[in-house]
Order: sequence, then structure tokens, then C-alpha cells
Amino acid sequence: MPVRLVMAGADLGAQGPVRAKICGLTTPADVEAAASAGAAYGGFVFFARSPRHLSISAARELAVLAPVGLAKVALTVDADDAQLDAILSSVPIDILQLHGKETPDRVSQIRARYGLPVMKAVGVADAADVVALDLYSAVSDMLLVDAKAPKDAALPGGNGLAFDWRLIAGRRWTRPWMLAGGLTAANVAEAIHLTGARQVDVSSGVESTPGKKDADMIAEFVRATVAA
Ligand SMILES: O=C(O)c1ccccc1N[C@@H]1O[C@H](COP(=O)(O)O)[C@@H](O)[C@H]1O
Repeated sequence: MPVRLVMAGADLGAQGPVRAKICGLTTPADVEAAASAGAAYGGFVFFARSPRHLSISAARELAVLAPVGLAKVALTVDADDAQLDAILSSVPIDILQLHGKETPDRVSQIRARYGLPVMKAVGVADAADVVALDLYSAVSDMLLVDAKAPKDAALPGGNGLAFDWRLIAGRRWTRPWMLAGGLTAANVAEAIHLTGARQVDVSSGVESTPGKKDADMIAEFVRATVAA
């Protein structure tokens, strides 16, 4: 399905229910759970240190199962062209999620090279980090506003940690954006109301153990998101 990111800038402002992304799908049952719950996006992680990491062949097998309506997002961390070429030549991906220290120039290069919508993740821990969001909104199709990973964290994201949502309360950017970081069915409504997010992303919060998605938790998360 073509992803309507350009229109989404307007669409996501006010219309329709808040959209959910379920990140770190690793099995056919996860894809089915995300789709049947009504998630708008499913994320595939290409980062070897993650418990959700997928080989290219495994990702391809999952991606072809995704129905129309579940946009397929490839999450990479400081990937070089060779890694991106390998992923995108085999896996039918709709959106690239850049979750490393990619500079604005690198984001622009990736957008130009692959012609896919790019969502740049920016970690937020304090007000200074919010400035980076303005910088990246000039070069990305979408922003992902995530908690900044602690320095000693094994992963740059997917740690189940939230940030102080008041830091972005009332903030708007020129691009569609998604809220992430420590979201669960129990806190997503509060996060949406406080930040005004129209899209939310979850990984750890719908898992029974790290890397293992739980279909009931996915359904509960999407229900809480839509009802917010
Ligand atoms: O999920 C991962 O394993 C991961 C690995 C490396 C970078 C980012 C990762 N996940 C992203 O992190 C945020 C927040 O996740 P959580 O809900 O707090 O666990 C989300 O955007 C994931 O896409």
C-alpha cells in the first residue's frame, strides 16, 4: 500500500483515530496480531544486538505476510549503504526508520538514494534535545520522538523507557511525527493527551519477555490507542 506521508502531515493533525506502530515483529503470529488489532505500521528490526533482530530472509518472509493497511517499517541503526541495499533489495519495505546517530546530511542521502519515506528517531531527555527535532524535521518525512537511551544501555531504543512527555507538550513540527518510549496499554492514553501525538510506537510494552510479542498485549495497546 502506498504510504500517504505527505498527506499525512495534514491528516494526522486532527482526523481519525491515533495510529499505532508495533515494532519488533519476529514471527508470522506477530504480523497477524498487529494487523488484526488494527495497527497501521509493523516494524522489523535490523540491528544485531537487539533481541528483535531479523535476518534479511526472515524479514522477507514476514513482510510478504503483511496485509494492505499494515505499512512495513525497517528499523536500522547507523546502517551503511551496503546494509540498506541488502535489506531493500530483498524485503518489500514502505518506510525506513533511522534509529542511530545519522546526521541530517545522511538522512538526506538515504532519502535520495532509496526514494522511500524516512522516519528519523530523535532521543529526548531534556529541552536541548527538542531542538534536534526541528533540525531533522527539515530533512525527514516523519519524526519519531523517543526516549534518549541511557549511556550504558545496550540498545539505542527499545528499552521500555519513557521520557518526560511535558518536554514536548503542545509542540508541533512541519512533519508528521510519532511518539515512542516506554509506552504501554496503561499509559498510552495519558501520553497522547499530554503530547497531542496522533501516532504512537511500541515495542517492549507489548512483550511478555524481551523480544517476545504477546498478541493480547498488542490488541490491548491498539484498543487503548484508538480509544484515547
Ligand atoms: O526495538 C528494538 O530492539 C530497537 C533496537 C534499536 C533501536 C530501536 C529499537 N526500538 C525502537 O525503540 C522505540 C521505543 O521502544 P520501547 O517501546 O520503549 O521498547 C521504538 O520506536 C522502537 O521502534
